[in-house]
Amino acid sequence: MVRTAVAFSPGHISGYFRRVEGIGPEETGSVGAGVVISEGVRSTVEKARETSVQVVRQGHASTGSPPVEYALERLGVAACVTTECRLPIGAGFGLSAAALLATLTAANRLFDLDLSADEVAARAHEAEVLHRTGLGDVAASISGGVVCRKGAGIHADITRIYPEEPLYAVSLGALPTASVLSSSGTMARIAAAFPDRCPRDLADFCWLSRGFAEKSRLVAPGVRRVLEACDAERVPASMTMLGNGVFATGGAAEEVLSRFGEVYTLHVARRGAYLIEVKP
Ligand SMILES: Nc1ncnc2c1ncn2[C@@H]1O[C@H](COP(=O)(O)OP(=O)(O)OP(=O)(O)O)[C@@H](O)[C@H]1O
Ligand SMILES: CC(C)(CO)[C@@H](O)C(=O)[O-]
Repeated sequence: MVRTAVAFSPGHISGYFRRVEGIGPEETGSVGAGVVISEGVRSTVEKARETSVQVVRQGHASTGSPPVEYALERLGVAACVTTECRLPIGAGFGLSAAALLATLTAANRLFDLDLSADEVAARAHEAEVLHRTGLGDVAASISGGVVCRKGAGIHADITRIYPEEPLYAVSLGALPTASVLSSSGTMARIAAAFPDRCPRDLADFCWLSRGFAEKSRLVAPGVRRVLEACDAERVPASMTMLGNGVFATGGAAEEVLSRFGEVYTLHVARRGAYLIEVKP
């Protein structure tokens, strides 16, 4: 039987952020706040002659993941990787970071690399920043909670709170992260819109995020319609960064979001990426 290692990483919904430009990838990233969510990416890794990545979602598979392939090459290993997720890709659920953390956590054990959890995270963060697929998602997803990142990178000062109530989300489609992160005009508006305070609870997180989404003018017409429906029912809500989607909390949130598509009920994750098993 072929030896495989399986690991999971939670995803992350970013509510507001500001890019921080460092000298190298280690100090580059973002400050801001988000929620590490119970849904994420499960990655199965097997030794191979050449690296290949299969990305499976809802029974459909696609091939290739530039950040994951890059990170494995930097580790000096070749593997056959299968990632599985339930949430849509490119929709602001931090799945590129989750795919990196889950794959590297599994590869670390499979190839007996003896990297610490910090070293695994550092390599995931480097791949994410270099590919412009995210800035603060890896730092968030190394542990759980509603996260407030006060510095860039995985060693930054990060505070976490653990509310019990669920967060609901709906996706209207993808918004490739790199396209937004590469626009200097958008990044300047984002910097000016940044709310300089951490959230107190989930409703406060939605409220701070909404102010940021409006001021940064990132809200697209489809997202605007969902937010207006939430406003009409006094449901705290904002836009998933960076995706064409909305997250919301509170009693009526699930019903309002269900008018616009499949609603994902998400819980605040209690922990970050972890190894599930090594077989045989
Ligand atoms: N589940 C996954 N498995 C493997 N690679 C992934 C996965 N999700 C994303 N990626 C890689 O990251 C690239 C960019 O993803 P992108 O950053 O747009 O998506 P995301 O991380 O799901 O969303 P966001 O960063 O907006 O939250 C994809 O083209 C793919 O190469
Ligand atoms: C840039 C970003 C919004 C993309 O998901 C996220 O990585 C963040 O908050 O830094």
